[in-house]
Amino acid sequence: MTDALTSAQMRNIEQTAIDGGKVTGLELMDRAGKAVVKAIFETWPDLLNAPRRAGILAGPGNNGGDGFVIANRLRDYGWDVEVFHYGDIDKMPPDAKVNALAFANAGGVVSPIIPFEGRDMRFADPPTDVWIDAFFGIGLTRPLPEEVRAAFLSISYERNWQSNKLVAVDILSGIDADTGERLTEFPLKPDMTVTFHAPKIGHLEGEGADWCGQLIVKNIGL
Ligand SMILES: NC(=O)C1=CN([C@@H]2O[C@H](COP(=O)(O)OP(=O)(O)OC[C@H]3O[C@@H](n4cnc5c(N)ncnc54)[C@H](OP(=O)(O)O)[C@@H]3O)[C@@H](O)[C@H]2O)[C@@H](O)CC1
Ligand SMILES: [K+]
Repeated sequence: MTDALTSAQMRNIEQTAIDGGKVTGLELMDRAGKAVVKAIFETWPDLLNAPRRAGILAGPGNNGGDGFVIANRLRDYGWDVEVFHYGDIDKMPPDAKVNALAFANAGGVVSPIIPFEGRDMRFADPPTDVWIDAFFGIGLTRPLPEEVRAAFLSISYERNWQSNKLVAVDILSGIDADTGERLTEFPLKPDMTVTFHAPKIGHLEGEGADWCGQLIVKNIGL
C-alpha cells in the first residue's frame, strides 16, 4: 500500500495535475465516481445480474458530486436510484453541480434527507440494495449535522432487516481524513470504502482504521 496522504497532500496532487493541464476537476470527479461503481461490481458481481435499488446520500460538496456521478452511472445500468441530498444543487461547487444537474435533468429523483424521519426505513419498499455515503469526504471540518447523523441511523435500522450494502465514497462521513478521529458517534460501519489515488491517514490511523470496512484504493490517473 503506497504511503498514506493528508487531505492537503491529496488536494495538492489534484491541483498540480489540473494546473498542469493534465486533467480537469470534472474528469477527476467522473473517474472517481466510475471507480466506485467498478469497485462495487468487482466486489459484489451478483449485483450485476439484475437491476437493483441504490440510495445515494449526497452532501453539499465534491464528495456529493461523486455521489451524483455514481447515481448517473447506476441509472445507466437500469438501477432504481434515489439521491437524498443534504445540500442545494445550486450552491454546489461547479464540477459537482454539473453532475447533479445531469442527474436531475435526466429525471433522477432528488429528495431532501429529512423524509428518513417519516419513513420506516426498516421495511423500505423496494428494499435498498446499496447505500452510497457521499455526504462528506476529505472536506469534513466538524462533527456531522444532526440530520445527517439521523439519516445514518435510519439506514442502520434498515440494515437490521434488509441485507443491504453501505459503500463510503473516499472516506466514511464523520471520519477526519487527517487523523482518523470519528468526529461524530454513529453506529454504521461501511462494508467498503473506495478512496482515490492513495489511502489517506484517516483510513489507517485512529478509529478510522476500524471504520473503513474493506478499503479499496482506485487509480484516477493522477
Ligand atoms: N478535484 C477534486 O476536488 C476532486 C474531489 N473529489 C471528491 O471531492 C471530495 C472533496 O470535496 P470537497 O473539498 O468539496 O469536500 P467535501 O468533503 O465534499 O465537503 C465539503 C463541503 O461540506 C461542508 N462541510 C464540511 N464539514 C461539514 C459538516 N460537519 N457539516 C456540514 N457541512 C460540512 C463544507 O462546508 P464548509 O466547511 O465550507 O462550511 C463544504 O461545503 C473528496 O473527498 C472526493 O470525494 C474527487 O471527485 C476527485 C476530484
Ligand atoms: K463519504
